[in-house]
Amino acid sequence: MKPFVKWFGGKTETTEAAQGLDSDNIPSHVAVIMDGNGRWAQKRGLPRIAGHHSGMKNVKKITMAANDIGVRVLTMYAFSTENWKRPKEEVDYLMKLPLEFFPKEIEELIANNVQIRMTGWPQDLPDYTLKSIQDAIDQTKHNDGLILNFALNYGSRKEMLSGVQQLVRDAQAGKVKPEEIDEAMFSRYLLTDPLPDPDLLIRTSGELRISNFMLWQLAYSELWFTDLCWPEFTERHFYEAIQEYQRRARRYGGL
Ligand SMILES: Cc1cc(N2CCCCCC2)n2ncc(-c3ccc(F)cc3)c2n1
Repeated sequence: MKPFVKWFGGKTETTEAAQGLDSDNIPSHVAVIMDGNGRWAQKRGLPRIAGHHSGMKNVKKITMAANDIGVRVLTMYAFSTENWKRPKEEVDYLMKLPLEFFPKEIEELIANNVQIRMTGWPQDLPDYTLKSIQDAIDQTKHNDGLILNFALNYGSRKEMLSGVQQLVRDAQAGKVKPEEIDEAMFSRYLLTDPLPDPDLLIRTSGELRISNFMLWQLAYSELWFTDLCWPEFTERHFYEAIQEYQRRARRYGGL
């Protein structure tokens, strides 16, 4: 057990929670289903989009908290393939969030050597959304620190089906023999390639579902749920999830 000694500024709660962590067992890839934004707003008599805006402001905070303890990949589920069914005005608002996020946050992300990545189908996104994201990817592509991976217009079953379709095309073209197909090869046909599978999934707002998110990749991941809505989820809560992950590793580490 190698406790963290780095001082996280004046945030004593955060510092205490981070210092309880074992720096030798930090999850390499943490995935987050950032749920409960609309509910957070409605509980306060605010419009749903106020919850999305508050949720967006929380993304950078948790990214920095993850970066501070050495997480290598942080995947944030921002928009699913099913979210297109939401009211048009809500979808329009959500599609503009990247345009608000980057001007505010890109400087600090670059200063912290963060690399931006997107997992999902870009072709369905509005041009302005895609340009905003592509600009951020281009500006950070030489960074080799934490990978901030936005799952945007992403759905796992669609991802797996499109991987199978490509694999069949490659087999029909003689590029792949059926008997060669194994888990490693199939993983290379998924949108998340070459990222490692998540070690830990965090889901906020009390929902206990996976919701068509990284179904293949989460096969062996620790799942951690909280009733907190995403906008209420702080750095201390993040470190508490990491502490629970480490406690489970210690407990199941033995036979
Ligand atoms: C669609 C959507 C929704 C969105 N929410 C805020 C977070 C809670 C989840 C729902 C709403 N956030 N938050 C950040 C982004 C984003 C996405 C890509 C990118 F490159 C930069 C920022 C975002 N995108």
